[in-house]
Amino acid sequence: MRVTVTGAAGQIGYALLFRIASGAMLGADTRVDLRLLELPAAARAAEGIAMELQDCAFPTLGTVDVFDDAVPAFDGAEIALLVGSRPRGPGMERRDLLEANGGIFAPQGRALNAGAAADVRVLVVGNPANTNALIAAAHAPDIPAERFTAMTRLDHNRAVAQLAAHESVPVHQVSGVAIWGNHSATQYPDLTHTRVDGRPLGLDRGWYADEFIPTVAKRGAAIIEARGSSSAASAASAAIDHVRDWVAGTPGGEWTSAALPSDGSYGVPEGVVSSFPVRSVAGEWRIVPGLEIDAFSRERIDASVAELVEERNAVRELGLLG
Ligand SMILES: NC(=O)C1=CN([C@@H]2O[C@H](COP(=O)(O)OP(=O)(O)OC[C@H]3O[C@@H](n4cnc5c(N)ncnc54)[C@H](O)[C@@H]3O)[C@@H](O)[C@H]2O)C=CC1
Ligand SMILES: O=C([O-])CC(=O)C(=O)O
Repeated sequence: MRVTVTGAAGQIGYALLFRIASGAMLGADTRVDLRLLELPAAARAAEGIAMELQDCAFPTLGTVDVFDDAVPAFDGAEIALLVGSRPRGPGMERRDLLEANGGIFAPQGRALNAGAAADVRVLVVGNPANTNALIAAAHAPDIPAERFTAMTRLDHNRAVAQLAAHESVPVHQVSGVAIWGNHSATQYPDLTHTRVDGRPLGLDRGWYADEFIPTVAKRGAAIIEARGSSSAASAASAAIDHVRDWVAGTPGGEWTSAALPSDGSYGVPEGVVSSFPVRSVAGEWRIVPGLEIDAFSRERIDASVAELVEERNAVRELGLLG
């Protein structure tokens, strides 16, 4: 399979590429041809990573090519991991950030439209991930919008791990966790449908509202504070999980979380790229239907979706949705 990774020379790229090449994402029987896209200034560093990939002699790795132009980089891509983005700089307003990223994700959407495989799967990791995915999809009219997704799997994995630690159970006993909304501090990590070892969780509402939700929602900032730079290996691992499940299916009828263009489910306006509880069936993400949403959950989902709608309005005003 042909896999294009943007931002290949960045921190997530360095944690991600070796796992893709080793078969962790697409399995031990799938040969992977990697196409690394970087800015011209970082293309040399990407060449160095290509050398290291070769030196691993992974049996699953085919070719590795480095590009500083999106059009050839996405040619024939079956999977596109859009990691490279413009980080917020000093004094930069949210609007400046959206505009700068529009300058990256609009041309990448056009390049995907021009040359990617008809059934390409796109995962946007680079922040603001949900809205970057919306921009890329808007510039790829020939690719169905649902092929554009954004990553909330890291938030999902953080939520599972926090709950498992709180309940003193192994992570594999936790099911039915959901992330709703934006990959931002407004996200809603939902435990109201969660089961532990197959039994409904007796939810401690005080801990849930006062500790669990803020810990998960602010985990990215806590990592930056502790490590001096943002999550990289855990983000790469979540990207591997997202694509693996999308291609191979979510195991055992379980759900996970991913941000997808809304079909209007759960009152999320159609087209907004929002996180939902999802299953992957026959190679496609499907929003888990029919969940009961209590008043507490409703308020939090609505707040995060309102932020996404604001972001959509802002990029529309900037002319970034075409
Ligand atoms: N969705 C999520 O859960 C998470 C998202 N992130 C986001 O992922 C992004 C990448 O993070 P890091 O790897 O730590 O950043 P980084 O700054 O280490 O690397 C980013 C790389 O992207 C490259 N790049 C920038 N513009 C590009 C373009 N137009 N085409 C190709 N490459 C380009 C840069 O040259 C750089 O090498 C950031 O936006 C970060 O906020 C990080 C963690 C979790
Ligand atoms: O907060 C950041 O910049 C990185 C990020 O998205 C996360 O760790 O969830």
